[in-house]
Amino acid sequence: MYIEQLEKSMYDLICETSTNLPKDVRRAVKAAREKEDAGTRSALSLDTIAKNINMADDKISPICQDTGLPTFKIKTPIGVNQLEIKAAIKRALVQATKDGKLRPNSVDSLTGENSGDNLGEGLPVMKFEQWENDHIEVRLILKGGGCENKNIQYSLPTELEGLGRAGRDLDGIRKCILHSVYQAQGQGCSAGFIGVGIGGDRASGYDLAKEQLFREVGDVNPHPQLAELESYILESANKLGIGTMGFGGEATLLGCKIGVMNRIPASFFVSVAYNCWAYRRMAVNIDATTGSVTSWHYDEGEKLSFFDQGDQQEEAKQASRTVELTAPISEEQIRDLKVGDVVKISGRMYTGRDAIHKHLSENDSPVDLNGQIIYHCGPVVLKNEDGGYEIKAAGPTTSIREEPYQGDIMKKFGIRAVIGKGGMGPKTLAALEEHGGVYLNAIGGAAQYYADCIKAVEGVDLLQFGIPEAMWHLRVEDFTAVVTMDSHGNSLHADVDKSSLEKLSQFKEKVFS
Ligand SMILES: O=C(O)C[C@H](O)C(=O)O
Ligand code: SF4
Repeated sequence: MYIEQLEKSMYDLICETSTNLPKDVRRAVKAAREKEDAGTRSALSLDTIAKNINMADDKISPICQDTGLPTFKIKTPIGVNQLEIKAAIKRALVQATKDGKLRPNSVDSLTGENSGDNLGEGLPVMKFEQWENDHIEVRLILKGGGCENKNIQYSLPTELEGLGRAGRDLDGIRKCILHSVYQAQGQGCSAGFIGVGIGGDRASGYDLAKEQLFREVGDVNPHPQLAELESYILESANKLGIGTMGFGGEATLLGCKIGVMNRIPASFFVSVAYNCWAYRRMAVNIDATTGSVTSWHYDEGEKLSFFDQGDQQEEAKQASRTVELTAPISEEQIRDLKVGDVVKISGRMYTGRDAIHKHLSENDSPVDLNGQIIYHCGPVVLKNEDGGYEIKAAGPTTSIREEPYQGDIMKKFGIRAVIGKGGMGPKTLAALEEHGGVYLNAIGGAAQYYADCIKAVEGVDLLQFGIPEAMWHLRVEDFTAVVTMDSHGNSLHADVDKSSLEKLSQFKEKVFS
């Protein structure tokens, strides 16, 4: 009985974490919305994010399609069998994956094979500690790959672009943390949260940084100097003008939590763990004799839902030109698009991410891509009883990973538009100009919002790469994205990067001594 109940409790914890954004994070997202002027691109993105949070909750479906690398931190009374807990967690993960609450996210690092059930060498991460209490505490964080890729570790002293020398002192630490927010731009789905670890070695420093992500967004650091640094960073980082999804704006950072540990004399690390707005972490207390949940953490205060987003969205839409597109798209249609235009797509698009881009660079395409749209997306997909497929979550993935391939592939196959998030670099921008292509930015993490626009799965190729990496043929209706790189050499991402670097340099002078 204990074992079955424990497995159910773990299943509930996983589903809740993946589908229901914690109350403290909802409050932070609401505060961000209040900062942005209605009608701006950042306000529009936050409206979509708010809508997505509601949809995930209502449908009990993943907030973001990237359900991350599941990391469990477990505290047990002395004498509790930890092996039983491990086994229960694994069974619950397999079930949650089958039910579409998690994307199959465990990939063999050498062969690229997806295990399909979220298990595999080293996964999930489970860390145990004993304590004197008589209940079990299980904490879970589902941290996605895009924000994980924006983590950064500094070794002091160092030189930082925009900020100059960062020495081995509190002021050097301050500079590193500000720089970490600048370098993330919108790619980790800003507005984000950071956990910082000062000291330790490379491994324990990152561990400490990630541990900070379990703190309540609204708590105050008991260490007065760190409390001061946390509020300084929160205020200053929001002056960088990066904004939601890197579109420019007032809300860039929603939380900063800093921990400290000792170091050894030769090393001085500042480790920063960046978490997207889809900040999915939850925890439960469990009765050690029955295995049932006795309480949920992060439960303080009101649970906000975002019912009023409709009006703001209308205002935002009116502020930009909206263009409707259906593939195949002509070069003329593409040349007409400019940065800032809103595009509404109906008809066919194809998903393609890391494995597809590598494959297309070396092979023919399984479908005719002339005039077509590629969506950088690794969806959560379930197979129906009739053998068809159903998309359960489908937001964009970080596009910059495809930078080495994108331009060549667009030219080779005649692709006219790519949809992703976070923008792409100079090589792609040059190819867009030369060939007549456009980059469309969708809202990262808004997996339910976009899944709703996908009306049918009309085919799939290269499924051997695993569900997230396959080429899905999608029929969409009113799929909305913003032109952030056009065929005239304009890139909103390059502009925001440049202006935020200028703004970063206002923080060059010493603040803490
Ligand atoms: O893997 C994904 O679907 C998205 C990823 O989390 C990303 O932010 O790029
Ligand atoms: S797509 Fe964005 S919201 Fe989703 S896990 Fe990646 S960084 Fe987070």
